[in-house]
Amino acid sequence: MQFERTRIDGVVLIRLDVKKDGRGAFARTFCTNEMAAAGLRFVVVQTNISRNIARHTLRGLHYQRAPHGEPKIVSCPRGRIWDVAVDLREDSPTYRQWQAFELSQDSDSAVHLPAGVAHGFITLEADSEVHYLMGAAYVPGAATGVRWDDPAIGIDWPAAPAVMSDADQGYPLLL
Ligand SMILES: Cc1cn([C@H]2C[C@H](O)[C@@H](COP(=O)(O)OP(=O)(O)O[C@H]3O[C@H](C)C(=O)[C@H](O)[C@H]3O)O2)c(=O)[nH]c1=O
Repeated sequence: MQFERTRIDGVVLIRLDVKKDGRGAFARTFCTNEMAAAGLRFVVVQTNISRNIARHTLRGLHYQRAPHGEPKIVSCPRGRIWDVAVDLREDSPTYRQWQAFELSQDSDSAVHLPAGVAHGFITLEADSEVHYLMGAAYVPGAATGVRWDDPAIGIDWPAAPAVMSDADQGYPLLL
């Protein structure tokens, strides 16, 4: 696995080492030791799957309030998504900055997001699935979010959302 750091501390693109042969391919998708060697201590607490029927389904931007911040590793085993991380750590030099990655069944990659970074995505194909390794437990009372179209963040989405939850459309704007 290769770990590519980005301009947002803790947001790391993970590239898989894919072993191909006549049968197809094999890749290690998570390794505690390789993560630790890259300075990323990650303990898988929960894993989630998100199935999205329509193209241009937008989910997010979500995070859990401290002390329930949730590191996560996101991948797209089916279809294709435009995946976004937004730094909401007020003491971070990249506070309110965003970074996006195209993840797909063919990208052989995943994205690590640390606690304090909000996450969202828009699907670029129908029937796209998103897989999560979660470094903290889901705490419904701590789950919250920021608006996908908040001008204070200014995400340059590749498409307008066709499908969103009412909750995602109702988050308050950052002051
Ligand atoms: C996150 C979560 C949700 N749920 C229940 C709550 C609802 O009854 C249902 C759907 O939840 P929600 O609408 O929050 O699902 P998403 O909009 O896909 O939320 C996720 O999508 C964004 C992009 C993320 O990064 C988070 O992982 C997560 O917030 O699953 C659970 O039971 N456990 C969980 O860990």
